[in-house]
Amino acid sequence: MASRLIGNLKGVGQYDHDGLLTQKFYKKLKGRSPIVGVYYSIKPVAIFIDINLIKDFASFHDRGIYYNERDDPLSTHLISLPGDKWKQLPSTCSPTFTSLKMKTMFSTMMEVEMKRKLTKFARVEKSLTLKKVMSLFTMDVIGMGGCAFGFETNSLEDENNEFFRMGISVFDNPGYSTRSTFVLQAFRGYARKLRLKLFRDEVIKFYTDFVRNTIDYRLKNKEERNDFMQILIQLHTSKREDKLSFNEVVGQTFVFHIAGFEASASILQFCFYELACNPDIQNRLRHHINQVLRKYDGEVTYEAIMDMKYLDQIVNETLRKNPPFGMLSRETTLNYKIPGTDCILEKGTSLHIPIYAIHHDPEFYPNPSKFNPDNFSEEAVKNRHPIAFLPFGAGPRACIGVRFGVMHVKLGVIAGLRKFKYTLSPKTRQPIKLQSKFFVAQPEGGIWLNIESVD
Ligand code: HEM
Repeated sequence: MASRLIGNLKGVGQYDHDGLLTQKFYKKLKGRSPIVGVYYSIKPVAIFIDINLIKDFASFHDRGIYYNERDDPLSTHLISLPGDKWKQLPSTCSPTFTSLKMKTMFSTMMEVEMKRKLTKFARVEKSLTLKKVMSLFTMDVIGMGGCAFGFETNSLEDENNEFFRMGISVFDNPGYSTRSTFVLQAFRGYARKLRLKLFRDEVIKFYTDFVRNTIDYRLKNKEERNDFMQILIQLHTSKREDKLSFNEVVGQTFVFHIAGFEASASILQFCFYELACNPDIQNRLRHHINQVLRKYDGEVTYEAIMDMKYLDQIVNETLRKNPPFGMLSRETTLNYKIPGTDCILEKGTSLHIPIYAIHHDPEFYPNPSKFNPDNFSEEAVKNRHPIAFLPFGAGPRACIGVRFGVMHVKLGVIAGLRKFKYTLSPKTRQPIKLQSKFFVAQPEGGIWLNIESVD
């Protein structure tokens, strides 16, 4: 039953993660209706139940996310931008993730740093909360020279550096709860008129200053680097009519920084949790990693990581069982007739794809609450509906950083597992409950593991 004020958002931001909310509708309606209509406040939203509709969903370009370029440049990023502005960006950003570039990015350097940090935990504290260590690690990889911004954050060494502090605060101390963000989205026009910002002033100032200083420095010193920042500077200083405004450069810088570390840190902590709960799988994976690395003289290279098939299965199964995002959002840009019905979704209708629910549907994954890497054997993948695995979205607006993100996570697993063994600490609350106030999946109370060195 929908409430007049918050529609069907009861529980969101209070008890339920958005993935679990959409799962409730999915479970109720599966097999009975291709979609379900719910209310977010007074705004109608359609949740797709029939997985076959998702291929059409690829043609709905916009997400209908709130942004306010004038007052909050951080909100004006690739994820929120609609239509033509969006079309200009992905192809220009993609050179950041070529295979050649990734080969140079994944050095043993990061692995060594991570090992040093974990050794301290294994020797002194004997247990650790994973989220922080993984966030420090992923922050360093995304900032690394030649990758996105061309600076080294050294977060693993210095947890107080400003990039780490600001980046993490976006998630730990968001401007709005999940539920308020949904309501803001429902009333975008009014919110813009009221000049509401999505992010806190301190965070906006930090990223705006960083971009201004970087652009000024590079232009003044005629310094050109082979990184994502350089691509944005070129788009900003070009003579093209559709060149990026300064605020749009700030928005893209922000989203690459944020998207690059929080989702990866979430996957890593769930991966180590699953490995701690399944010691046989943990041992098998460690053995596999060491066996492959022996072929590459112990060097953690791009090619060595690509050769680790069992690691690939483990990462995919982690993404299946614990997707960082519980659902995808789109908005119809034209009237859309639902195939096989008389139902028309009017232009401007919000749509959600329930990723979490699909990943936990026994039709696609038998015994879905079991961590089972065999779900990603070649055979199992071949026999499954191709759209039943959506951690990076689908269609033209799927994640632009997917290859980088996956490599990033694999590097973290290798660094964390080669020389260390994990068991579950009693401090981890069981069963895992996802925090309701965050979009990116985070377990309540964090995940605590005991760590010891292995020879
Ligand atoms: C490793 C973990 C990651 C996960 C699970 C993830 C997941 C997602 C998902 C679910 C979407 C929405 C896709 C859709 O609506 O169909 C998305 C979009 C996006 N992601 Fe990621 N992502 C990850 C890493 C990254 C990284 C490392 C970057 C960049 C450095 C990145 C940049 C983006 C951008 C810019 C978009 C918007 C694309 C567009 O609208 O055209 N992501 N991501």
